[in-house]
Amino acid sequence: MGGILEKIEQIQLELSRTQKNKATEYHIGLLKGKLARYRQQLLEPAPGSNSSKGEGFEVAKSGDARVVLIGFPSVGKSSFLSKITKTKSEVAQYAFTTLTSVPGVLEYEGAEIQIVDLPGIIKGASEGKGRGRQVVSTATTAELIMMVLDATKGADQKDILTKELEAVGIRLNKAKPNIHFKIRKSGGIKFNSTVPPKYLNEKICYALLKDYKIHNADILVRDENATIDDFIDIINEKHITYINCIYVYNKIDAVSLEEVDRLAREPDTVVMSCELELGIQDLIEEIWYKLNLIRLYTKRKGTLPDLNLPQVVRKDSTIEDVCDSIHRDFKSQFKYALVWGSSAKHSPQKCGLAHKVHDQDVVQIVTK
Ligand SMILES: Nc1nc2c(ncn2[C@@H]2O[C@H](COP(=O)(O)OP(=O)(O)OP(=O)(O)O)[C@@H](O)[C@H]2O)c(=O)[nH]1
Ligand SMILES: [K+]
Ligand SMILES: [Mg+2]
Repeated sequence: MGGILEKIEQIQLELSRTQKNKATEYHIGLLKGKLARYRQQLLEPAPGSNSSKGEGFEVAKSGDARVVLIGFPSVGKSSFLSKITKTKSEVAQYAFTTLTSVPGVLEYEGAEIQIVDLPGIIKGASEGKGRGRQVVSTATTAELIMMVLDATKGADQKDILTKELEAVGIRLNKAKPNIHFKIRKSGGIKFNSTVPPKYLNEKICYALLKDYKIHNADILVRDENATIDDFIDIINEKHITYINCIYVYNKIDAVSLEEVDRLAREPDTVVMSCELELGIQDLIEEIWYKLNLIRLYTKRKGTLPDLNLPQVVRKDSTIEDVCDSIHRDFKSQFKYALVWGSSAKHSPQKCGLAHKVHDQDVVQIVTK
């Protein structure tokens, strides 16, 4: 492992020394490609060991979605978990109070959201300092990351944590790049684009793929703003996870109002004080919103739906998805669905499997 860490360090040094301009773009792109390849090796379990990612921090997933708390030591992660769930995670003034993952359940209007408190991480965590890498890797299992920041501390916290997450393949608040890429057995590299990309070209893609020992592939760039980094992510697709993130500044009780106002204006950001119980309800609403989930109320013929027991599905789900979430072969018995609510043209509307449901719709599924 030492060898890889050295190589990573060398590349990072070279990257930091190389001025960014049109002339060095190609060279920088290749260095980044190499870096991605080494980092991936670092995350793979050592040969012979049967350890997997995040070992020691695995907790069974439960409920409708998982949110993980990532942050430096003593920013208030455990304070937050203890405040919003019935689980008590130890809170103390000293760093590294929490030494393992602690799951709790947040109930939100009938939905159950698992919140996982984790040990604090520090700069370099992703490169295997202590158990830091395992902690950071645990974040890949989340539907939403809550990055907990300390309002009294410097502006570089967010950047350092983002880099640690990026190093394990996590991309925050970003959609998968719109680049079609398929490895072939023969035919060479075919590079095409719908609109000429501004930051990518045939030459750099060839060179990157050569370094990955890929000689036959189709590339179709569908986004003119796609970058070299985006293309590297697409080559490494299996190791990249796109996850939504909420940035949360805690301890706003300890800074000026002007500062609170400034922090609250940063994108995707919520401010709070666990100590004074400020902003917590807003944050819970934001967590729900960012999870992109909706609640449906299912009912049987002649009965009223149980409004305390919603069925939680992803936004943009169809009746087919709803059937699948009830039972694996439920679809085979499906005749039609009756839907009441904002997705229905009239109440109830008789719908097929392709109908898209909305939040708070009532659904009755009629079987054969
Ligand atoms: N002023 C202030 N202090 C807070 C707030 N929330 C938590 N703290 C204090 O910050 C300290 C650390 O809180 P923890 O909840 O243990 O922090 P943590 O992020 O879980 O820490 P580790 O597990 O060590 O990584 C404790 O002394 C808390 O009382 C807050 O909103 N304002
Ligand atoms: K602490
Ligand atoms: Mg803690």
